[in-house]
Amino acid sequence: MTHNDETVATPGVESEAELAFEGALRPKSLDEFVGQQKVRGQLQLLLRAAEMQNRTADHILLAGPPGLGKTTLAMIVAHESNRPLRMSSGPAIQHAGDLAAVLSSLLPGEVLFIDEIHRMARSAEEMLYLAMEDFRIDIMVGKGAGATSIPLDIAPFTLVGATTRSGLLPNPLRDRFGFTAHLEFYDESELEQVLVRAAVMLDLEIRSEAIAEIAGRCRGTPRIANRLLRRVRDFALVNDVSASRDAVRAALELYDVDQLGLDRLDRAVMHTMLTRFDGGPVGLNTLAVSVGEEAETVEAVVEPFLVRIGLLTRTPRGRVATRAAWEHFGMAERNSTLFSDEL
Ligand SMILES: Nc1ncnc2c1ncn2[C@@H]1O[C@H](COP(=O)(O)OP(=O)(O)OP(=O)(O)O)[C@@H](O)[C@H]1O
Ligand SMILES: [Mg+2]
Repeated sequence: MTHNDETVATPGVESEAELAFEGALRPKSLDEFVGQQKVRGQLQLLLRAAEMQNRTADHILLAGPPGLGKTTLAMIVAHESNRPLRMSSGPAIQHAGDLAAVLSSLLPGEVLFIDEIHRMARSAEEMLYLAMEDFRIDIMVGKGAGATSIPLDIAPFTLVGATTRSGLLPNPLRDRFGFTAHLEFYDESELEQVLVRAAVMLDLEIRSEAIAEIAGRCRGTPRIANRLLRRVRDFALVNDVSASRDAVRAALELYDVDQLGLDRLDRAVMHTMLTRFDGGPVGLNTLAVSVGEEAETVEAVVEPFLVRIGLLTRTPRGRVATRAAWEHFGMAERNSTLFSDEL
C-alpha cells in the first residue's frame, strides 16, 4: 500500500532506508514469526502435507491491512518449503502478456508471490485461473479473426497472493486458493515481542516500560512498531538519553502519534467526520475527498484500525463516529444518527 501523506504511523511510500531496515528485521521462519498463531499453524500443516506428498503446496492468499506480515509470510513459505521465490505484483501485471512471461519462466516448484494481487489486469486474471488449476496457459497469437490460442504447459508452482482488499478479488480467483489467511491486528503482548526482537537486532538498550509504551501506540501493526522503535532510538541518540518511557512519549509526540497510536491521517479522518459531518453517517468517497486522500487508502489503511479500536463503525448508510470517538477528541456528541433517522 502506498499513499502520499508523510506520516510515521501510517504505512506510506517507503524510502530506501526504511525498506532495507524492514528487510533486515523480517523473520525468516514460521517459528520466528510473532503472533498470528492460527495462521501459522494452518500454514505449517499445509506446507508439511505438501512436503510429505512431494508436491507443490496449495495456493495461498494472504489478506489483511498493510504492515501485518503478508510479504514476510510469503518469503517464509518459500524458505520453509525450500523453494525458490519469484516476486511480482498486481500493478506490474498490466497485460496478460506480462503474466505469461512470468508463468512460462517459472522453475518447477517455485513459489510465485503476487503482491497487491487485486490490482492485476482483468485479462491476466483469467490466465491465472487456468494456470492455478491446471498449470497451463493459453497464449494468444495474432489478432482479430486470425487469432489462435496455443496451450502451453508450465511448471507446477505455488501461488502466494497478498491483498489489502480481498473483497475486490473476483470470486473465481478467490476460489482457486486452497487456503486464505486473514491476518489480524496484533495485540500488545505480541507487539512487545516484535519490539524486543527488533531492539536486540538494532542493539538498542530499552526498558520494558518503554517497550510497552510503544506497543500501545503502533496501531496493532508490526511495521509501525519497528518504525516507531527506530524513531525512539534516534531520539535517545540525539538527545543523549536512555530509551525510557519518557523518551518514547517525547519522541512520539514529536512525530504526531497520539496515545491510541493515531497519526495525522487517522486524526484528520476522525476530525473531519466529527466536525464536518456531525459524526456521520458519511460515505467513504465523500470522507476521502474531504481529507484529500484516495478512497482506497482510507478504506484499506485508515479504517480497519479505527473500526478495530471502536472509534468508527461502518453502516449501510456510511461511516459513523462512535461515542468513544467524541470522547477521544474531547468533543460533545452531536447525535446526528438520530437526526438523520428523522429526515
Ligand atoms: N509476525 C511478525 N513478527 C515479527 N515481525 C513482523 C511480523 N509481521 C511483520 N513484521 C515486520 O513488519 C514489517 C512489515 O511486514 P510486511 O512487509 O510483511 O507487511 P505486509 O503485510 O506485506 O504489508 P503491505 O500490505 O504494506 O505490503 C516487516 O519488515 C517485519 O519486520
Ligand atoms: Mg507487503
